[in-house]
Amino acid sequence: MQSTKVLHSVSPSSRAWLARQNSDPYVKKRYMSPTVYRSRSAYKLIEIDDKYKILSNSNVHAVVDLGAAPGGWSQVVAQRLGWDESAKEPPTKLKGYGYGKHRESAIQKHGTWSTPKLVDLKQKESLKRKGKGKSEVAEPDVFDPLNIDTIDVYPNPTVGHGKIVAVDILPMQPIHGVFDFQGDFLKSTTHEQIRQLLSTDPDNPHGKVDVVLSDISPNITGQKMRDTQQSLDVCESVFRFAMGHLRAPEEYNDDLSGVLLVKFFYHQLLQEFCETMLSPRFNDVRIVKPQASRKDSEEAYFLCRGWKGLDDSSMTP
Ligand SMILES: C[S@@+](CC[C@H](N)C(=O)[O-])C[C@H]1O[C@@H](n2cnc3c(N)ncnc32)[C@H](O)[C@@H]1O
Repeated sequence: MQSTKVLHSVSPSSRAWLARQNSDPYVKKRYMSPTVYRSRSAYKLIEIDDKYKILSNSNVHAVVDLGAAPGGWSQVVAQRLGWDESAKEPPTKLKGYGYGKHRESAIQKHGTWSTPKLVDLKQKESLKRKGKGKSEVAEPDVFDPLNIDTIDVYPNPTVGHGKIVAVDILPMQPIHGVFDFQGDFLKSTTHEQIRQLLSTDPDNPHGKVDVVLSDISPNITGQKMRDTQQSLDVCESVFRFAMGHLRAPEEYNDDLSGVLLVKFFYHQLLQEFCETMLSPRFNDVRIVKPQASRKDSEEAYFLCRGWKGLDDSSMTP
C-alpha cells in the first residue's frame, strides 16, 4: 500500500527515469560487478579499451582524465595500469603526510598519494576528553578541517605503472593510484596545474602524456546552438591541451600511440572541427559510440590515435 503511495507521489519524468534505470543492462551490470564502478560511464571506457587497447598498452606511462568525477573512468584507468583499486580494503591513516612536501614524501614511500581524508577535530577532542587515547580508539573516518596531518594509504597497495591525473570542476573521492584535483579545465591555469603534477615524475620532467581522456559534459541547456558552442569549446580546449602535452611520436615504436579520446555532441560544426583540426594531426581518427552510451543521447567520442607531433611551426599549442 505504502509503495503505491510513493509511486503516485513520483513525477512522470522521475517515473520515466526510474523505468529507464530499471531496464538498463549497464545499471544492472554496475551493481553486480566485483568492482563498484562509480559511474555507468565506466563501461564506455572499458568497451573502447577492450577494442582499441588505448590503455592496455605498454607505451602508456601517463594518462589525464578530464571531467573525471565521480571517478568511473579513473577507476578503469587505474585498473588497466595495474593500480588495482582495492575498494574492498578500507584505507588506513598514517600520521605526518598531507599536501606539499609531505605529499611528495608519501609518494616516495608508498608509491601513491590520495586526497587526505579529513578528521573531525571536535570528535577528536571529545574522545581525548573522555580519556580515550589513539591506541584504544579507532580514529573516526571523518573530516580534519586543517587537512594537514593524515593521508589515506592502502594497507597492501598494488603498485601499478604510470601516472594518472584526474580533474573535475566537482570534488571526487580518492582512487588508489590517481592524483585528482578540482579545477575548471576551460581555464589555462588548470592546464598548468596538470603539467606540474605530471612533471613531479623524475622520468617525465616536461609533463608529457600518452593518453588524454575527456568525458567533460558541459551543462546542457536544450538550446542547440548554445550546447553546440559549449561542446566545441570543450573539444578545442582539450585539443589545445593535447597538442601541448602529448609525447612526441619519435618516442614510440608504433604509429597508433599518443591518444586523444574526447566526448562531443553531434553537430555539423563538431564534424568540421574533427576534419580540420583532429584528422590532420593523428594517424587514425574515428567517431566511436560505445554500446554503453545511451542511444537517445547525442554524445559520441572522437578517438584519435597516433599523434603526429608539432612538425609545423604554425601549429603552436
Ligand atoms: C559525464 S561526467 C564524467 C563521468 C566520469 N567520466 C566518470 O566515469 O565518472 C562529466 C563531468 O564533466 C565535468 N565538467 C563539466 N565541465 C567541466 C569543466 N569545465 N572542467 C572540468 N570538469 C568539467 C562535470 O563536473 C562532470 O563531473
